Amino acid sequence: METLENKSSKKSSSHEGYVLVTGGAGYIGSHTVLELLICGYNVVVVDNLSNACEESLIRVQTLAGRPLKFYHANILDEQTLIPIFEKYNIWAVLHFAALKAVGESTKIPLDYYWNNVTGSLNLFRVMERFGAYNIVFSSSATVYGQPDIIPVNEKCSLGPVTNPYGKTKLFIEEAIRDMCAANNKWNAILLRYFNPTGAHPSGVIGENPRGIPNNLMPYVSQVVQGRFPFVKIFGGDYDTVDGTGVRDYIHVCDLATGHVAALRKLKTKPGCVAYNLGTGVGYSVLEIIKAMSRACGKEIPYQITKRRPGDIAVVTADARLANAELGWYPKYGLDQMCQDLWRWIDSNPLGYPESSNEAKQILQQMSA
Ligand SMILES: NC(=O)c1ccc[n+]([C@@H]2O[C@H](COP(=O)([O-])OP(=O)(O)OC[C@H]3O[C@@H](n4cnc5c(N)ncnc54)[C@H](O)[C@@H]3O)[C@@H](O)[C@H]2O)c1
Ligand SMILES: O=c1ccn([C@@H]2O[C@H](COP(=O)(O)OP(=O)(O)O[C@H]3O[C@H](CO)[C@@H](O)[C@H](O)[C@H]3O)[C@@H](O)[C@H]2O)c(=O)[nH]1
Repeated sequence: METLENKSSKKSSSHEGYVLVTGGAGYIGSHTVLELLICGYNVVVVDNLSNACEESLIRVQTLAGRPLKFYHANILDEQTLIPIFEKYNIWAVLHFAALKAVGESTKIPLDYYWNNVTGSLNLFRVMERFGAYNIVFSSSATVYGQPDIIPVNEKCSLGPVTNPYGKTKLFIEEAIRDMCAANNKWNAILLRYFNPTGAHPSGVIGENPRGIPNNLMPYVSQVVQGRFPFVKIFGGDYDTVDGTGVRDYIHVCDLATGHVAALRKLKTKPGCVAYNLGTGVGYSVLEIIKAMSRACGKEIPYQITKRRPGDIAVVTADARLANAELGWYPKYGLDQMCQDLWRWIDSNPLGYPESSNEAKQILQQMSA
């Protein structure tokens, strides 16, 4: 089989230096790495594969037709990060690596604080040591807590956040703001994602299912696949279009282009700036179920149950700042999000396969 190293001669980089992507084998990271490769960036991925597998990166390489570098490493381990910074001229870091399950974070908060906060601080210290002062951080709409204004904008007050996962996002944002205030060499873009969904239109990469999903779209997908009998709708008595909760769903490929736009912005040395990445359009749970049903051509059973503690009626983004300052506009609508999600799960019903020996060999070449 032709490896990507062989294919690499066909397309080359148009950018100096490397972008380090932590958590780049994961859902949003892998889509972003693909976009970076397509845009000509040189990419080094660090991922401990705690919630991902190598196969996503192998597929990303194939789709891009360009190689990436991969290190199976933990951001908590300074001694592993240092040689990577020594070897590559890293000018910016896209920092996705984190544990991300809200419910789980309430059960094992220490693991969440350790992995997400300590891991980030460790990474930032290594970045500082090597003069790599540009970072794009994967933040979340969760930092707004219960927003006072909808659609929520970046000037809205932050917190209070009620779960440990969300607090890690807020704490890391605060650490980055303090670092930038203390040293103007630092430039940071905090991207607050709203509700990421969908998959690459090829159906070749997507979100790898693990355990029982907490989030709506992965749960709906598993109902379509017959793993659960029906969708439990958490609350039918909100003050919304049909009584069910409304959120701002955004295609993962639009998030990916948002990161490339953020990298471009970093070149202008903006200091520390936060941007919402959302479409500004909200859809209810029932609208989501109907759209997914249209995409897969199947009825999706549901039952309305009681509200989930901590949920609010409506969360949508005011993303005009990202539109104006990053020149970023999402291009995918709800139907395309559902069609792409369905294409991915229909062609990969069990997610990514276990890595074959051949895949492991390709991976070894990636870190050579
Ligand atoms: N998916 C969402 O709904 C959502 C919403 C808002 C923000 N975010 C944030 O976006 C980022 C990416 O989310 P995702 O959905 O792609 O999650 P994901 O779990 O698919 O990706 C995270 C990746 O980080 C890796 N990782 C975790 N801890 C690590 C460590 N200590 N060292 C190295 N690698 C490590 C995991 O193996 C995984 O590949 C996360 O920071 C998440 O908190 C996600
Ligand atoms: O089985 C389910 C799951 C969800 N919902 C509803 O669907 C909507 C969306 O829920 P979910 O997919 O869990 O997203 P959010 O509650 O908006 O939270 C996600 O999106 C936020 C914004 O990015 C992040 O901060 C959170 O960490 C992440 O879990 C809400 O109205 C839920 O009540 C259901 O009715 N049934």
